[in-house]
Amino acid sequence: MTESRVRPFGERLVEAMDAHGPLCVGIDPHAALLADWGLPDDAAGVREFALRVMEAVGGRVAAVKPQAAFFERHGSRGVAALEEVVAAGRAAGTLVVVDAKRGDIGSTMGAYADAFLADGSPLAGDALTVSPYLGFGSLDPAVELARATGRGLFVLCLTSNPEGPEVQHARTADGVSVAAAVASRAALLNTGATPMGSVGLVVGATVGDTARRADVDLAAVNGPLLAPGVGAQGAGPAELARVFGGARRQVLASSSRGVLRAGPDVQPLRTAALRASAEAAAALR
Ligand SMILES: O=c1ccn([C@@H]2O[C@H](COP(=O)(O)O)[C@@H](O)[C@H]2O)c(=O)[nH]1
Repeated sequence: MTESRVRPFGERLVEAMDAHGPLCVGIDPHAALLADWGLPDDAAGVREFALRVMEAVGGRVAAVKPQAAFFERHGSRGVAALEEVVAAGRAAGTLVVVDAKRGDIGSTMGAYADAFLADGSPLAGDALTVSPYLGFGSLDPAVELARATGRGLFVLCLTSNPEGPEVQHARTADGVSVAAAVASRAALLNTGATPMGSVGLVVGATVGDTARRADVDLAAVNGPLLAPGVGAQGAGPAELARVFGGARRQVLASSSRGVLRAGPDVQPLRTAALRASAEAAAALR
């Protein structure tokens, strides 16, 4: 396999968090937010919304996370807007985590990997969210291509929604929780990486003490922990500190609506993002 010439995602993320704080701003152009911003609920509205967020936060936060669903719901022109967001992140030097939560049988996963992780693909940001619930091994094509191109993965582990535990806390035949098994597989892929590996987990900031109850050793993952749920879903600095404890230096806190509701103007958006970033930094110090 050809190894990447760019530095691995884990290394680049640590550098970005050191420079800007541990915040990822979610770009989720909900229909309701488009209306609040005075924009049409179509591909042009989504594009204007997303590029305005990029203008506000590009070069000022560690990462942005466009939620693919809000672009895809507008068809090919919406997907073209997502491509522009990826390009804008690259131009601003801001890491882009494409939140598409892909997961499929291995042969199809290879095609998703080509779309979101291959050099030259217009949808390839710096990292991709993926679902391990067809079996962790089904993600192998994405793991291999991400490694070869210096990109990262965030594997769903303990999600922020209340329905997550019915799957993630279930016990495998070996008696370990599904979430703990996912975390162990990620840890294996990050063995020996410094300052941390490029295979991260998604662990909601809303999950309370469920990491402990599901026996998930977050610090042992030696990779980044993407923590959605900050802001609109109710988590704040206290929850970040409580959920992540000894793994807090690995955390990239993520807030979408909590920041986006400050729009439509660039300056209030920027102020909201910088405030959220400073709060996350204080909680995770
Ligand atoms: O466990 C998860 C995984 C992903 N998400 C995504 O993050 C944002 C959250 O948006 P807010 O407006 O900050 O609530 C959204 O795109 C989700 O799909 C998550 O919330 N939980």
